This record gives sequence, C-alpha cells and structure tokens, in this order.
Amino acid sequence: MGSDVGVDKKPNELIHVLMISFPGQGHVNPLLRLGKLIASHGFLITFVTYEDFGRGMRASNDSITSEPVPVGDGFIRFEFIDDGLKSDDPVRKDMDKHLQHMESVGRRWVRDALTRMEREARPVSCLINNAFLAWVSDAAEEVGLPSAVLWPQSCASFLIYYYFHHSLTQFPTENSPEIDIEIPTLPLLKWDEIPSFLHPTTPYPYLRRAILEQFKNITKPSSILMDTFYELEKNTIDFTLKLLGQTTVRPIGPLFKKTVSGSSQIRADSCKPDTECLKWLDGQPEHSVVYISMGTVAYLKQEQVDEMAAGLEAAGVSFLWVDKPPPPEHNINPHTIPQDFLDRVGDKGKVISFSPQEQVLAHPALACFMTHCGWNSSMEAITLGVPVIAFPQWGDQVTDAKFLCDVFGMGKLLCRGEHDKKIIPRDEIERCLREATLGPKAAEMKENALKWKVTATEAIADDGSSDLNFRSFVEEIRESSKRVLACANGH
Ligand SMILES: O=c1ccn([C@@H]2O[C@H](COP(=O)(O)OP(=O)(O)O[C@H]3O[C@H](CO)[C@@H](O)[C@H](O)[C@H]3O)[C@@H](O)[C@H]2O)c(=O)[nH]1
Repeated sequence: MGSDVGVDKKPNELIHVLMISFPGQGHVNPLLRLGKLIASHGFLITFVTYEDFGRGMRASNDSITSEPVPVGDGFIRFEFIDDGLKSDDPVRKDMDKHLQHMESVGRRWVRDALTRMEREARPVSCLINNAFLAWVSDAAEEVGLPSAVLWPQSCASFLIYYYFHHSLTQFPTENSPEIDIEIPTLPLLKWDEIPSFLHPTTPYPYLRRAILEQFKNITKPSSILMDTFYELEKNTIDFTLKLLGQTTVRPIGPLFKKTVSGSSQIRADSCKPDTECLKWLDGQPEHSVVYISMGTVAYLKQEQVDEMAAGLEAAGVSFLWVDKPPPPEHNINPHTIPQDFLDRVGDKGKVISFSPQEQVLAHPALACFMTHCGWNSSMEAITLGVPVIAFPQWGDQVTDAKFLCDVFGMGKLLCRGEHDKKIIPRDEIERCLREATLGPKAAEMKENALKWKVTATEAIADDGSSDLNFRSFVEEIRESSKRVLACANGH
C-alpha cells in the first residue's frame, strides 16, 4: 500500500470516489464489493444508487447510512437518487421510459452532487459506474473528471456486445434469425447462445439500447474493470485489450471473494436474507443438497415450477429453493410451489424467499447449484467450486450457461433460454438432477469446479493477476486525483 493511505485520517482528508450503480441486485452487489475494496485502501467512497433500491437496502441493513462507515484504511457512505416518481406512476411500469427518466434525473443529481461535495470539503476525484448508466462517463467528462466502468458480466459477453455494436461479424437478423456467430477467441456460438437482447425479436429492446450506450461511450472511461479473472478468460481478455487500445481492461474478480475484514455487515441486499437456512444446511450430509435460485429478476412460469417440483421429488434429492416474489413493476402473476409437494418432501426440502447466497454456496452440504446463470451467481459458483445445472432465461445468462457447461466444464445444461418457449418437463429435470449429483458426470463437473476455485483464489491473492490489476487501478486513481485536486486549487 502507498505511504499516504488513510490510517487515522478523517474521511474528508481522503481521496473521494463517487460510485453510481444501476438499481438492481446483480449490479449493486459487484459495485459495492469494489467500493469496499477501494475504500479499504485509504479512500472515501460515496456509493449511490436509486432510492427505490436503497429503501430495501436500508431496511435489511443498519450500516447503510450517509455517515462515513470505516472500512479498512478508508470509509464508505451512501446516498440515494430520488427519481421523484410516485409508486403507482405509470412510467415505472414502462422500463424504456423509466430508464430515460432515471438518466435525466441522474445527470442532474450528479451535477448538483459534485458541486455540493466540493462545498462540503470532499471534492470528488473519480467517478465509477456500472453498465446501464453509460451517461456517468459523459457527466465525468463534462467536468473534467476521470471515470471508470465496472462491467458486471463476463469478458466474453463484453466482446459479443462490442462486436455487435461495431458490426464486426454477422449477427442474427429477422431474415436469418438462426445463424451461428463467429468471434475470435470464443467458441462458435449458436444464435441462442449470444446475449438474447441482441436477437432481432427480443422483447427487451430497451435493455439492448441501455447496454449498447455503454459501448458508444467506451473510450471515455480510462479503465473497464471486469468482475472476472484473467486465467478464466485469458485469450478473450488479451484479445479485448488489443481491440480497446487506450482504454485499459482490468479483470479484478472474483470481487466477492476479496473480502475486506470487518466489512461483511455492509451489504446491499434488497431484502433480508433468511439465515435460518444455514442451520438447516448444517443438518444435511456433505454434498447432498441442490441449491436452486433464479437470481433477482428472472421468474419462472407456474407450469415450469410444477415440473421442477415433480422433477425434484422424482430424483429424491434434498433441496434449498429460493422463491423470490416477482418485482411489482414486472406485472407478473406470482407462481406458487405446490403445497402437497412440499408436504410430501417434508424436511428434505426448504423454500425461502432470499438466501445469504455466498454462505449457502460455500456450505459443505451443497452438491450443486441450479442457477439462471446471472454472471454474479456464475462467478460465485466458479469461485466456490460448486458445479451447476444451467437454467438460463435471457440476456447474458444463455452465454454464461454455454461457458459454464462447454468451456469451464463445470455445468450441465437443462434449458436453452426463454426464447425456446419450452417448459422443461419433469423427467428431463429428474435425469439432469441425477446426472449432476451422482456418477461420472457429477464427479467430472466437481473436479473442474474445484480447479477453478483454486485458480480464482490465486487470482485475488497477493500478487495474483486480479490483485495486481486492482492495485494498478488504485494507483491510477491516486495519480489522477493529484491532477484533479491541483486543477481545483488553481495550480
Ligand atoms: O436469494 C438470493 C438470490 C441472489 N442473491 C445474490 O444476488 C446476486 C444476483 O446476481 P446475478 O446472479 O447476476 O443475477 P441477477 O440479479 O438476475 O442479475 C442481473 O444482472 C447480472 C449482471 O449484469 C446479469 O449477469 C444477469 O443476467 C441479470 O439477470 C448474486 O450476487 C447473489 O449472490 C442473494 O444473495 N440471495
């Protein structure tokens, strides 16, 4: 660590970094992990997301406050952007309009906040955002501040979006919707293995737009930080680095594993995790439980839930199933897990609405993880050596599933994604559960998962690839802050 780090310094004496996150669990989690890590090296972090998400964060955690909370040699504090919309405002139900509204409110908020923070004697030296809020790099540029982006998905997904944005290869079109996609360093991808927002018929064109905005702005941030590690995506990272030239790509993951002692209570859960499930896991034999979670946005249809329940019962495996209610703005009818099924399986199964996932995945009782393959869940499984049953729905999940199964060798594919419009039947689920928990395929997946666990741990250890990348980023902020503060002081 440098000599001017913040031991015994007051928050306002430290270099101040403003972080702005898209309000979703899959985005807030990695950015907050990064925030705590930077803070621990002697910085003041102000972590910002939108009020809707912040309300849940504050309700499930006392450490979420605007007062600086010590983390290692630095501090972290929180602020929230109020988008000014009532809970029943129709704009909330129209994601396209809501994203535009969030941008205009956010841009104004950042401009005002930078002035206010200067007045409060904690001028900002650097802005960091995650994807979906590409306008943060514009806001930084307008006032001459350096910025960085945390890309919260794999480098492979990044490269696919980059290729799409620059039309560097052929992608599916309305006339040729089912072509294969060729991109250097990636395996040949079938049409349904690229992030599904890139399909011409995606029902979520506004999400494609939001993500591609980041690629329009890709030369503005000085660094693209990625929650992946070099050894996992070596060739793709090398290739992406060459493509981007000036903007440095820095794989710094797995962020969740790089814990900062004393900061584990500072979490961004949108609802309170059910820690009782850990006691239940304590009572289960080693490698016996299948953990099921579809992340925080994807939501299964009732028919699929019924088949899932029947498949679990037929396979006779123990399970911990996270059944998170759908977000209200999605206007979805909630499904129910059949009560007669739950009565029959009794203590062999447990259903909760939100888990302490990192602790669950690290528990010795786990056999495997049936996951929607969101990138955070994928990295958590890879890093904790837990094999997966891949049940992707949309977006990058289908690409992550392909990599977990065919490239990293630690997964079994059960579903090709929402666009398949297929309910996976109970017998397929039963067969897959058996294969992923017993016999040679299960052993092979576990062996590969454990190899990745070792490599991931080495990447974040002192002088590992991610550790070195992270440290060089921190030094870059320190250097650029000298210039920023000198300018502000008229030198
Ligand atoms: O009961 C739960 C469920 C989830 N989590 C955590 O919530 C995060 C979920 O992130 P992720 O697995 O990436 O899923 P989503 O929330 O669905 O993430 C969205 O954002 C990700 C990053 O852009 C994308 O990769 C996904 O496809 C997209 O759905 C992870 O850190 C989990 O550990 C919990 O702690 N408890």
